[in-house]
Amino acid sequence: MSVSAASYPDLRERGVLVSGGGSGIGAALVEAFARQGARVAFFDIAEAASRDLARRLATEVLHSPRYFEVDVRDIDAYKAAIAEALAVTGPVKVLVNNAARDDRHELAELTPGDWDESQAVNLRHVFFATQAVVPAMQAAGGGSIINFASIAYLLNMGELPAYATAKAGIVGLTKSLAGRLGPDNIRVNAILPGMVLTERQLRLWVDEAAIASMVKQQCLKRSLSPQDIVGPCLFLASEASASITAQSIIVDGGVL
Ligand SMILES: NC(=O)c1ccc[n+]([C@@H]2O[C@H](COP(=O)([O-])OP(=O)(O)OC[C@H]3O[C@@H](n4cnc5c(N)ncnc54)[C@H](O)[C@@H]3O)[C@@H](O)[C@H]2O)c1
Repeated sequence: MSVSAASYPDLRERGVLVSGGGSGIGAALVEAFARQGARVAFFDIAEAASRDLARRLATEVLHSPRYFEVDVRDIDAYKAAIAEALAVTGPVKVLVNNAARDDRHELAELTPGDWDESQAVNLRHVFFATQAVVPAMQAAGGGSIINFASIAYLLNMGELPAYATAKAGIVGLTKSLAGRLGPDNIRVNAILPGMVLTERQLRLWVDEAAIASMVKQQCLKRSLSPQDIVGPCLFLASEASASITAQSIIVDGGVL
């Protein structure tokens, strides 16, 4: 099933930053914002996929998305890349904190190093990217920050203790930042996707039986694709949601 995304004229020419924009949901977001006429910069370690995406879109959109190769676990490097991106996109009013890695861990085998690594790839960068972007949003008169959490932390998924903790943390962080940044007209919301069939999910974790089991739990009897996340994210980025902040929006086809 194809999912159409609404058109938001206020996103045209808007500076938009997306972490993890090289593949999966992030790539769908980069493309969708670019097709709205936004000036998009995205950050990823997946160089080949990211360069392919930027190249493919270059001839099709008003402003070619700009790719910055950076590991979001390296906060200094990430902040430097954000500063560079701000210089090329102009005033930034949208930040999408999407990069993550949903590694599985056995309870008995998870080390302190694994734990810290999971928080670094799934949670820590969300705060520091926000810290780096807020002055630009203040100067621009406001903005919208969209943090990617997950329904995983609400589902008793025993194989994901570190990832689930990070994703629960994103919901708390979203509330805290929304309170702190509301007076600056900066909105902060979270999206909690359900099972979305990205290339990585299909390659590593999800088979026909898992898809059937999830669809059975959903109200909507079809699986979700990255396109299902695009509409809610564009809505939260645009002024159409001008009074919505501090919220966590579940996009899971009706599991929870
Ligand atoms: N797909 C799902 O079913 C699902 C479900 C719930 C939540 N989510 C969340 O949605 C978001 C997008 O998920 P997805 O399924 O598209 O993931 P994905 O793995 O398909 O894509 C994630 C992107 O982030 C990049 N990335 C990973 N580590 C990085 C790092 N250290 N530095 C820079 N970039 C890095 C990857 O290269 C990749 O391009 C994530 O926050 C994820 O936790 C996804």
